[in-house]
Amino acid sequence: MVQTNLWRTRVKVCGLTRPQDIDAAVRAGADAVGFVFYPASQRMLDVASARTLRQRVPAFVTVAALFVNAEPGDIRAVLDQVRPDVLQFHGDEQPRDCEQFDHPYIRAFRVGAPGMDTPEGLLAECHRYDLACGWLFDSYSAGYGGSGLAFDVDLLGGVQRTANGRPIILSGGLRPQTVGASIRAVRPYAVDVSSGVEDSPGIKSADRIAAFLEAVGKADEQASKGDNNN
Ligand SMILES: O=C(O)c1ccccc1N[C@@H]1O[C@H](COP(=O)(O)O)[C@@H](O)[C@H]1O
Repeated sequence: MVQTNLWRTRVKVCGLTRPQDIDAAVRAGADAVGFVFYPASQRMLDVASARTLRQRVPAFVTVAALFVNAEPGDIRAVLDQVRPDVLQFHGDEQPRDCEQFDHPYIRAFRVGAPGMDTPEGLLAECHRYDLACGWLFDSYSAGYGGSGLAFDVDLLGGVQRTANGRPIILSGGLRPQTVGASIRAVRPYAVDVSSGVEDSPGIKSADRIAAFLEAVGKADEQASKGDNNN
């Protein structure tokens, strides 16, 4: 019997601020879109704008709301008014901070930060968030993310071996030209991109988004061929 591996890497496009960028992401085939609620970010949305943008997102496309050390009341306001499918935490939130909303959440890890600069340290930190519905790996940079910087994926070795089916989301400086190699190296559940598909912070490029999705599709096709030849 011929066995065919038809694995498809999911794609999230984050930091959307304009209706036309949502349309471009959906048209290109994105599985998820992200709204940033971090005041220091150039992609920051207020609740009213996010609520309007959310109405543009069609069924079966997931909406993520991204926070960095936000007040619980502010997160509740977003949950009530924007109705994101999933929360995404990029700050110093502890497990109880992420779990208090009883809502699915993704935990972001800043690979290379003190304590997360070895495979063992990173792995220990990840398993503190065993209730997360996804572990996202971003680079350690001066801010809390969205820097456009990549990290050394070799640090993910232990995580891949013990994730036990938990979705691994690769992020940090991905772009259309590099995402294929990153997928081949890590074989993640999903990739998350922001800077790599922008003309300037918060202003997405429809062409770059389409090129990114195309590159992901090609990488999946190549990976399937490799798997089916083994
Ligand atoms: O997008 C932001 O401004 C942002 C701010 C604070 C934390 C995370 C942020 N974005 C997320 O960072 C990663 C990597 O983004 P990039 O592709 O390197 O720009 C991604 O998950 C964004 O959603």
